[in-house]
Amino acid sequence: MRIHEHIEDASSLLHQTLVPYYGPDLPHPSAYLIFDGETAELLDDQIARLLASYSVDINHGFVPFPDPLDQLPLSSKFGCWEVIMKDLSGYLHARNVRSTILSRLEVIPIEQGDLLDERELQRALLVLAMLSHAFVWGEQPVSTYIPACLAVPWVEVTRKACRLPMLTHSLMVLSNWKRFDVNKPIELGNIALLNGFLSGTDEANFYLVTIELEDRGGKALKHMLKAQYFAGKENEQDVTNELKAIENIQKSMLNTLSKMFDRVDPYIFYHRVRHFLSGWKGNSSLPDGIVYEGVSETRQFLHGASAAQSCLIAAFDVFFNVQHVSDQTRDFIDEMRLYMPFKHRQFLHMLGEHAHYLNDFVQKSTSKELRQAHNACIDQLVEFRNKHIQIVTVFILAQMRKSDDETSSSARGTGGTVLMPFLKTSRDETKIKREKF
Ligand code: HEM
Repeated sequence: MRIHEHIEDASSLLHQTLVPYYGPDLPHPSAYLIFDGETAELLDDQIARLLASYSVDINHGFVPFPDPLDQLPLSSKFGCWEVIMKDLSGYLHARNVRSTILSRLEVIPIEQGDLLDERELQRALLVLAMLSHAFVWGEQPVSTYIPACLAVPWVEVTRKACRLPMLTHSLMVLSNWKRFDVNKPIELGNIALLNGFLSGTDEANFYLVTIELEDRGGKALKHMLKAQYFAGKENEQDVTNELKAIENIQKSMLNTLSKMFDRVDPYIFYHRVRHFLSGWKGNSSLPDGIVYEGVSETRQFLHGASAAQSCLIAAFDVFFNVQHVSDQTRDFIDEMRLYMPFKHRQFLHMLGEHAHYLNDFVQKSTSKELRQAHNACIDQLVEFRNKHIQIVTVFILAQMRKSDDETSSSARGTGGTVLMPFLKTSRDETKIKREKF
């Protein structure tokens, strides 16, 4: 086991602080207060550079740009992972995924010079996470351990990337698509899923709808920064215009969210898709957590992949100062930040440090138009959460009832929450941000 000696207990990864660190390569949050916004182009250019330093794209938000890598080189030492990935659905259908992984993979040490390219790093994270989740959930009974051939490189790669050894929203959704035509937008009709578990139309569409939503919503980030900037300058008209732009983007996000109903069959989602996203915290199928073999004998507890880990929706909350402070929401929503890419968490922190510019400005403004524009955005965010509650009702609760599954782990989300009280409280915490006239 010498190869593992230098790997510390994976549980130390669970204690990453929520307070971001502004390293020498990242601008301090005050950076954009000194924007010189004399021309719209100059301001956009400065915002684009600021966002890029947090690995956020001005046109695509948290969706990676350039597009994700579709495969690690087969000739590299990691090619063996990709060979299994290529036929993952087949192994899952044949119920031999575990024996395949155990017989074909060895522990591959990750060296300092490995995976220096960001796209390769993200691809390695996705592949190791998917293979591990396939190993755990792909056969019955579920596995209570992840074998060393996956766990050891997985923990090493996640350390390199400052991430948790878990499948997350940012991996399964944001790093898992390709465009048919790279000159056309990232939207349904021009995107395909790189890898699925059991695969098929409904699984692919569940992720692709979310990618379209993330890409559309990502365009709001620059307007958020501009609104804060203009609020700092007490420029009512420009703040109002930015809020109206944000509202329009929110409408298009809602439009995309509704596509879940047309494009994804709730039965297939419930019975064939969500299972693989589950985690090993608050999950009655794995009450004692999981052992990452070769890393630590201590059982680990981690939440599964959930869009609650979306930095985009978190950014809307942070920007409008929506506080998830109740017992039903606080801990889970705070914890979800740990599952986001590190730089994106730092971005949220930066956005939050400036949230008071907009919110104080709106509160003290006497402009009806400004306050209406602000409330229209809050209404959109509430609508988003209402639509999302409808989705959860159809895709989870109704399926649960039909399957007579009420007492099983399905009463909870893949992230482990008790569903309805959590989602409704989150919606109500948004509603109260409406300004009164
Ligand atoms: C079929 C589609 C979807 C289903 C069944 C679904 C289900 C769930 C569930 C069960 C939760 C509770 C947390 C957990 O335990 O995981 C949740 C939370 C959440 N979901 Fe979804 N979700 C869907 C699509 C989306 C999409 C497309 C987004 C947007 C990117 C999204 C954003 C969120 C957010 C932000 C939360 C945290 C609660 C909140 O902020 O109000 N979900 N979702």
